[in-house]
Amino acid sequence: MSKLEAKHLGIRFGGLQAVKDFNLTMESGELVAIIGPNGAGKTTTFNMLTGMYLPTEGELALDDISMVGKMPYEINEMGLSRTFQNIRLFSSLSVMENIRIAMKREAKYSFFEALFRTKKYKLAEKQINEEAMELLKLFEMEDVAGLQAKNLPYGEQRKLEIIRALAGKPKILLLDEPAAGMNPTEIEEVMGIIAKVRKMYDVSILLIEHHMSMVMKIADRIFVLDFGETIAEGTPEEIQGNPKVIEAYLGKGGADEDE
Ligand SMILES: Nc1ncnc2c1ncn2[C@@H]1O[C@H](COP(=O)(O)OP(=O)(O)OP(=O)(O)O)[C@@H](O)[C@H]1O
Repeated sequence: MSKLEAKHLGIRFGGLQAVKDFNLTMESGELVAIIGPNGAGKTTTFNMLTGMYLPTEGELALDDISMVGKMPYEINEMGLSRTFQNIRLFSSLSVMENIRIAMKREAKYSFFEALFRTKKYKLAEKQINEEAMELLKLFEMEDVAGLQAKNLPYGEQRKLEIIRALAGKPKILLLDEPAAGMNPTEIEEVMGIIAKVRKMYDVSILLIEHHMSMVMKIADRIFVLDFGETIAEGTPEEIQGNPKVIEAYLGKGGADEDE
């Protein structure tokens, strides 16, 4: 069981209040989506949650331990992993190596054990390989394990990003537009994978996504940001009919038409 909590979280860049009074409590196994028009503050919120930006207001805690002021690697060690809007793989390394690097943190052997290739080292390495392969199978990518990441089709690179974030066994997985630039078939596939990941691993997922059909199908709860403010929060059904949300997306006319 893990709990991510943001209370009155906010950040100001000079005169711009990019995120204001963001409040979230996420319990184990939940899938929560953050949506909103361009520039609404979604990625900035992710950046605060992962220690890339220092909030100027509010509190942030994982399992009641404050995350404010911690470095991104410390927050990662606490159990938060993320993917990025723009793919950030080690492009010249193989698919397998990309996953293994993310798993190394978990490796249970010392430098000297690795140097002398002890039995313990070999066993740990075998386990890492098996776990990496298991993840690749889940994503139906076992056939491309040896390919350089840069030679993967775009959709598979996005999938590899998710595998890499999962490889560190996070408590909370943050996905920043996992379906960006994908075709409808790939979007369906990623949706299925996210649902599977959630079932198979004890992980809560926080998702930024522009594809409404996907968000509406898989999210338990949705937060809608507009100009840094949370203008709505609720189940997909509640959000779909919310006039404020329709207005944020379509302008005042759109909201009126639907009222
Ligand atoms: N480092 C920064 N310095 C100054 N302003 C920033 C910085 N990072 C983000 N912003 C501003 O904060 C606001 C929110 O940006 P953010 O990228 O979080 O939006 P978003 O909702 O993720 O948008 P998109 O859907 O286009 O990715 C924008 O006005 C952006 O220009």
